[in-house]
Amino acid sequence: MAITLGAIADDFTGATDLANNLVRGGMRCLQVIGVPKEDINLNEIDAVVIALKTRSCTVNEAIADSLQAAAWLRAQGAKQLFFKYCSTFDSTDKGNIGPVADALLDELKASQTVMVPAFPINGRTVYQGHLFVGDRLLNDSGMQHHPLTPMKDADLVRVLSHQTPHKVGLTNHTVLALGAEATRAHLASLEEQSVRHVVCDTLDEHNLDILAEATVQFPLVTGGSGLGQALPAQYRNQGWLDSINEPGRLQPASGSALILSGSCSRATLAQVANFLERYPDSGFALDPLSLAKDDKQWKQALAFALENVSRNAPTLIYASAEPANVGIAQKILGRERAGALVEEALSQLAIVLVDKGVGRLVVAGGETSGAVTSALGITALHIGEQIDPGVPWTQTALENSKAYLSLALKSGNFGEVNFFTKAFEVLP
Ligand SMILES: Nc1ncnc2c1ncn2[C@@H]1O[C@H](COP(=O)(O)OP(=O)(O)OP(=O)(O)O)[C@@H](O)[C@H]1O
Ligand SMILES: O=C(O)[C@@H](O)C(=O)CO
Repeated sequence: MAITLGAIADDFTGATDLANNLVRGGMRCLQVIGVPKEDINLNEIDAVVIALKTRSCTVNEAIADSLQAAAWLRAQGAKQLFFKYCSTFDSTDKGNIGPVADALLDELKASQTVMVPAFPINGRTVYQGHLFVGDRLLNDSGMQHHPLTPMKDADLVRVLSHQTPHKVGLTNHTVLALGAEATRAHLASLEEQSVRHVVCDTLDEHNLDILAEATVQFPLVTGGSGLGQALPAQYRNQGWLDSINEPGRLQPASGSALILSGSCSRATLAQVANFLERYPDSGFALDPLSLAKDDKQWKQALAFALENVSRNAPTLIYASAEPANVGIAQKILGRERAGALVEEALSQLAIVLVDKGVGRLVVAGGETSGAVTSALGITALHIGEQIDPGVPWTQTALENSKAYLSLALKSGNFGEVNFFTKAFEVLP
């Protein structure tokens, strides 16, 4: 059976975020990790989200992986493609948002797409093309210190203009206030002026509904998961979906609980602090400088985690650190090596600990989640209970065993301050 929506997400937490909102919009959604190599059963599936790790890789790799994903999704009959990136527009002057959007437009022989990163329920809004996180401009929100994609400019038209040779325009809130028809007409007039990428203001969820209605016929839309929650109703209006589906039930969770955090975002730092305040003896800090020396610290972390989980105690292994400390590690090791050391250490811990019976795993950070999920060889995730907006529990069948792994992939800046304890409370 043909799917309605095919989505390409540039990181793994972003993929679960979008899949979660599509499910909440009433679609039956499967998340797959990378482009499937074998046939998968898409019976009773309306949307597939392919999770890639293309946010921080080279532009050429990001384009190649995204085009491969697009080809697969189109072969499954997807009526619309959705390029999902971060609600904080995480990217650099080189890309990868602009170049990937351009490549997808070329592939689809389409001349325009919209850029809708907003996710109002999580405080991401766009006003006059400027991205806000809560009441702060993006460049003053903590994102200016991001270890891999520091965001130092909130003006998305300007940011994107550095990433594409094509014209970038704006559809602002005054146009949206006139409704979907006027918005569609405005987009069409920009298209006549060869504006290929249109950054869209979004003040609230009503604006997302207008944008979804105005763009439902676009071959490609791009943005955050907010637009994903608004689109399913439009697919139903088009007759592409005939029912509203309830989120599916996951198998009961089992096995011990573990949190791995490689996110240095503000929200994660507060969540780590909150967890450690509650369970002062249950956290182990990794430091990239020690990891670079030898495997002593990694072995200590493993021993700590094994001992803790065997007592069923809550366990957090984290490299999350304040910007100043991240800066020191990056200065000495280089940004990429520091990140890779942490990702490798957490991934190797996940492999051993899942093998030893961890069945409920929270991973914080998009890159970190990508590394851990890939290392565990996970290929598909079913979406379950939402912990906080943008972060659901997911579940996968473990290979070579009858057990299921419950997995929550938390975007760096998502989740309430008590997320690491709340996560296990909402898990059935
Ligand atoms: N102490 C540290 N020093 C240097 N780099 C670190 C440190 N701790 C983590 N990192 C690296 O920082 C990067 C954090 O990116 P990641 O995407 O995992 O988190 P995030 O940006 O907060 O999440 P998201 O992308 O979901 O917003 C990872 O590559 C991680 O390995
Ligand atoms: O859109 C977001 O903010 C998240 O889904 C994400 O992509 C963070 O990595």
